[in-house]
Amino acid sequence: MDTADLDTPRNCERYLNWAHAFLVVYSMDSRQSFEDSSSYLELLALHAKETQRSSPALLLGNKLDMAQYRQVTKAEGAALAGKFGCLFFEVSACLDFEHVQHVFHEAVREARRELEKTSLPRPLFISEERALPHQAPLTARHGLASCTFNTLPTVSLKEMPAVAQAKLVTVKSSRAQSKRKAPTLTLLKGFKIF
Ligand SMILES: Nc1nc2c(ncn2[C@@H]2O[C@H](COP(=O)(O)OP(=O)(O)OP(=O)(O)O)[C@@H](O)[C@H]2O)c(=O)[nH]1
Repeated sequence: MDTADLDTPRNCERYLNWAHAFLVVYSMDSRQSFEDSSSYLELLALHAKETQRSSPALLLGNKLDMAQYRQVTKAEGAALAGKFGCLFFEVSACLDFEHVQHVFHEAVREARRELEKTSLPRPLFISEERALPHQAPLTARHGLASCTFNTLPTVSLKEMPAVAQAKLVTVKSSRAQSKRKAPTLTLLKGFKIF
């Protein structure tokens, strides 16, 4: 959200609905910017309450290289972050690239955690592993009235791995299975390959 010279939030609707995470940044050498950052955190909290959809926010005290001119203590930053339940970091955007990078990684992790919490059940994919003998037929278990798998005589459904652990899913046809060295990859329409 580029607030470009706005001290208080205005016309933020589209950002609020679009973003998966927010970095709220103040200058530690400016009490005014610290107070402004508080009103942005209020706005995010209000939006989350109204929409029942919360996106993580991280509070950053910037200009750590100017710490000798600080007007906001680290404890005050941490307390504000604690009030809104967000992570807090003090950084120097101009001097410490790695720390800033770490903060961005944290933001992505937080966004992923939030998405995983609220995500729908993950889609199923077809595995070539044999169904266990005691399992009911697929059609009965999943209500698939008429479904024919020509190349996979025994199939079972598995949950897709979460994106974080996802690996390439390969699907062999039964023909390829029988000729061990035959080409093995058969892509089925609608499959997601990570
Ligand atoms: N010393 C120091 N100066 C910084 C740091 N980060 C940004 N600045 C300076 O602070 C000033 C404002 O930086 P911007 O990135 O324009 O900040 P902004 O909040 O987006 O400002 P607006 O575009 O006016 O809203 C610039 O002069 C930057 O060079 C930092 O970590 N340390």
